[in-house]
Amino acid sequence: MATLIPNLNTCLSRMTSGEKRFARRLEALLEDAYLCWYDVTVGVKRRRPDFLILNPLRGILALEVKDWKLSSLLRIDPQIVECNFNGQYKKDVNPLLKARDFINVTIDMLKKDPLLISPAASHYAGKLMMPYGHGLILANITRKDFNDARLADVLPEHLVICQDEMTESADAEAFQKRLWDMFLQPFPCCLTLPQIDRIRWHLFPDVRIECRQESLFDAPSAEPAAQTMIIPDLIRVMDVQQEQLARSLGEGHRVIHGVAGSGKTMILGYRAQYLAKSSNKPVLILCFNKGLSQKLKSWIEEKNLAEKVVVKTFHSWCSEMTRTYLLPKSKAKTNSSEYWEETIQSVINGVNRKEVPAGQYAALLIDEGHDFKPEWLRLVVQMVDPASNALLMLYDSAQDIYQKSSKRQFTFSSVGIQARGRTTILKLNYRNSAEVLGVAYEFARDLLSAQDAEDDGVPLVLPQTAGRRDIAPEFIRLPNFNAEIEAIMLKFQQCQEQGIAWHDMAVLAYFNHQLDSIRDCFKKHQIPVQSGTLETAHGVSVLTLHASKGLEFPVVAIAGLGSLPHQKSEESEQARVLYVGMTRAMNQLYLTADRDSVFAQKARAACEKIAA
Ligand SMILES: Nc1ncnc2c1ncn2[C@@H]1O[C@H](COP(=O)(O)OP(=O)(O)OP(=O)(O)O)[C@@H](O)[C@H]1O
Repeated sequence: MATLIPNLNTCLSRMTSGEKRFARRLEALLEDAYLCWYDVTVGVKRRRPDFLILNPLRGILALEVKDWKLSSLLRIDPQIVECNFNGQYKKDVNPLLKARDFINVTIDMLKKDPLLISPAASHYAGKLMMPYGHGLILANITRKDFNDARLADVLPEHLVICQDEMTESADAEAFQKRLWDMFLQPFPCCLTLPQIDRIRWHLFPDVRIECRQESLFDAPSAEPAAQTMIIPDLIRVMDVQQEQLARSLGEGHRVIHGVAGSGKTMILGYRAQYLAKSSNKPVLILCFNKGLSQKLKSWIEEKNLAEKVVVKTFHSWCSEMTRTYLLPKSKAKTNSSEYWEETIQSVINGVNRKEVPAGQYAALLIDEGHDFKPEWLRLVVQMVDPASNALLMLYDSAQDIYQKSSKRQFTFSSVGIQARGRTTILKLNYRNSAEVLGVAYEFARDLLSAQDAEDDGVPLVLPQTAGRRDIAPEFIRLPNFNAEIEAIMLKFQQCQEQGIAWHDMAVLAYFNHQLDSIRDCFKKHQIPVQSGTLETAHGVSVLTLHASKGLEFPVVAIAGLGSLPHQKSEESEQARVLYVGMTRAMNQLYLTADRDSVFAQKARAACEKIAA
């Protein structure tokens, strides 16, 4: 079955009946290797063909679909069509001409990429690596009527698929042959996956991924000026599953269960951008962690979306609700747990008494949803405008480091999230090198046993590496904590000499007091350190493991493993926190300890196993 992007259910409402029928045939009659896009914007000029079909062994086709009936056609020539459609006179460009123009412009764009041109030694030297073509689907005109009306005089018959050639009982081979006949100059091709990604990178600026978190989700600008941009050798695009998901989010509630580094936040960014353009009311992004909220906020500002998209931590949102709607304030010490419990309860009461209006936001996007208590979710779900009912929840139960016990038996429907049949699982980890992910997984192996769940429940998904290789993480045992910091500084200085910027490095530790020693020591050695949690400045980030959630850095060191696990909280919870910390490292990970604690031993064993 071909992959249709967006998926059929999410685009049915905007399709004509002919497009629906044709899309169903594509899905049913083409094999898995076919990728078929419906009505997506292509290239920097943002054109929108009805369908675009890519097959690694055949090439690329642009198709227009028309629901004309023969009786509605008034005049047609190679340039112009005049018809009566639904009782209205319409004059338009001949759709075949439109499809041809589109494919020519698209092919010119692809040909600018030397990596998509057949090599000099090849029989097809200098040509684009794949054939291309264009065609027209006449969903309501049979081949007989087409011939009788002599439409072939203006619409070459091999470029047209007629109504009776796309019925439910159509023969798959005959249907495919009709498509293949549309290619201008067919020749054998065999596109590799990286080549397909490259083609998608050119076709769809919306699914490009830039490096590092300053530009976290990003499609670079799709302005016409970008036409002159330099084409990089190494490109990054969403994978097909991510792209299909991002384009298919549609209306209603949606849950994405994704392993660490699988692109959940990136998809949230894509979605926020889309919603900001299409909604009148503001869009609300909520998360738990301050660092993540700052990272998302600065990205939203960079994209000039701040007027439409509000980013808050759950707690700061509650504070804002209390202030705005003059709700009773907690008298407990500010920021104490009692203070927050009372503040949150005050907002819940305010909503129940209708002092805080429900449905304030066109859409609600929750990042790291596993950090939310059920009652928080129950509260915020009410803030979505029922007219759009757009809610997106991103979840990874392996990273659930808070309130675990209170969430046993958790189901989404119990908090008002209607996610049945609307959940997706992302298993591929893109952030970490295979070595970093290997160590993180080995370390937390006991906690991470895959668990299925009903559609409405919470599965535990095991991460799979996307395959990028880098140096193996290193475990370093030292006599005391100061020596650990010295060793980390030395590693970081070496990284900096190799060209890695200070702000691409982070030191993480479990306890706040450990951070103070680290900062002091770094400053004493003139290594710049960031004061806040986000890389607005240019120094090394020094963060607690908890605060690192949702962030990422090319180089990460985790200090103080010798003092873990400690007595004050559950060992499994601390192991999860460490798993979260390790999965922040994109390329290099250093783990240090001054004692052979349980975690130090586990970390050493994990590093040795992966290095072997
Ligand atoms: N298809 C892809 N190809 C290359 N890089 C990707 C792809 N998808 C995501 N990434 C990169 O992987 C990294 C992790 O993405 P992101 O932060 O969205 O993951 P996440 O699922 O939110 O992670 P976490 O839950 O651990 O915070 C980012 O640097 C992102 O650019």
